[in-house]
Amino acid sequence: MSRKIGSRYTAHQLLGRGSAGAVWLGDGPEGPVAIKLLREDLSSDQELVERFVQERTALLGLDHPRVVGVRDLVVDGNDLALVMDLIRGTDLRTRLDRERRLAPEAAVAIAVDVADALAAAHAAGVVHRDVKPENVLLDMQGPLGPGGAHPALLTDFGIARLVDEPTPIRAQTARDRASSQGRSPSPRSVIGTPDYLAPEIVEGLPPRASVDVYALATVLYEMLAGFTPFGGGHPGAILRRHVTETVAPLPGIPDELWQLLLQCLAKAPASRLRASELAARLRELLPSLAGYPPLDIDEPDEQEEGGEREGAEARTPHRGVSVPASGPAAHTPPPRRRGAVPLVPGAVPDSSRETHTSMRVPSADELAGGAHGTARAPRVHGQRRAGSARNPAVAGALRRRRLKVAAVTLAALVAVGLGGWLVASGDDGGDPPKGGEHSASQDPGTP
Ligand SMILES: Nc1ncnc2c1ncn2[C@@H]1O[C@H](COP(=O)(O)OP(=O)(O)OP(=O)(O)O)[C@@H](O)[C@H]1O
Repeated sequence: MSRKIGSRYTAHQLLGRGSAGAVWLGDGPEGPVAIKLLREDLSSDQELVERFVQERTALLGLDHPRVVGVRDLVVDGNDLALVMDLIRGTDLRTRLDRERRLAPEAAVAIAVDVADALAAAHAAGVVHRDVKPENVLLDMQGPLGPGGAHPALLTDFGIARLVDEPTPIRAQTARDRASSQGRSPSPRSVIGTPDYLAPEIVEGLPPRASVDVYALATVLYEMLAGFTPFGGGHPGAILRRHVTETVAPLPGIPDELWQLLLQCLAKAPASRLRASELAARLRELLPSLAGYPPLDIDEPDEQEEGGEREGAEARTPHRGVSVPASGPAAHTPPPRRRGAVPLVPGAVPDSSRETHTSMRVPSADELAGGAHGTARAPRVHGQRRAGSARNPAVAGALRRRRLKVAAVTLAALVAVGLGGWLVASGDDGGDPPKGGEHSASQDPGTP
């Protein structure tokens, strides 16, 4: 069953869901389109509506082959819909869930496309702020590029805002508010997805174009490695790692590519390349990556929060051991859940991909889990690390040192405004969102 959206568009079939609503295959006067329909229960939220409108506004000046074009914005009764170019294909998250790791040539080809899109957005004064695999669409009808990669397009500028625009209330830091009101810091909200958030955002600085470059470098790392450099565990722990940990090297990665990644994952925004520079440097690298196989590495051990492992040490990837393609050893672990902060204050995300969660103050245990971490040499599968906390002789000393570091780090983080991580709704319990309560029907009659 189809449903009219405004006077010009019709929604036919659900394509996917995000935190703000669902995307539908539809058509309009000029042919097939993708229609992003805001969830009805949220359309009365003034801030969300503004953000939704901003998605289109931010893209008005953006006409680039690597940016998903926004064609129209429909406001009709309770319906608020964004009409976009229809991309026939899939998103990068789905491809990574399926293939886990891409060959360097294909990964870099995708990153070049996204870097081109970002360069265009940044030139137009727009910072995306939510670069992640879910927001990279792969056009399966487009011509195959290097490494057999389909053209990649960047979408979902829903939280983009103009560079140097005054910080909106929801993004104000505790420090901002405290200094303006003479009070001690209180919790603040953050917009974005923890795995891809640049350290300066965690520290409460206004997001500039360099946050997108950091996020894209994180996506490129993930395409190569099969996991993000600082992901895993509680969202608060992920945020802490962005600020305090050094990215662990990827065994077998071509050196020039690694140097580029390192530069774009630099903690200092000014040290990163610009998107246009990154696109050019990656493009230069492409010919040398032809025929290079996907990296043969295993995901680092999941960090045991407050447990026996040291932060980045526990997250150091190691070379995989070859296993037969069948039998129990060939079991592929389920994709790791990635926490995302709902884009909408008070929203109960309905993503069927479980990409949303809430954020709260990192506990002392979480901070003790590696706040001082630095990357260590990669280890061969099964090899025990020198000084590993598995060695009981050093475990006690490590625990004591972690507690001391935790106390110092907690004080430092509070001082820079990381004193509170709450969802915009103010939930501090860290309870998983109850997605079912507001989930949209697959029938476009009630999207
Ligand atoms: N222009 C488009 N053409 C085709 N499919 C699209 C288009 N835009 C989005 N989709 C599909 O709809 C899904 C949901 O998109 P949406 O932007 O709402 O959510 P998300 O990016 O996955 O999550 P969130 O917005 O919460 O960060 C996408 O993953 C993609 O599969």
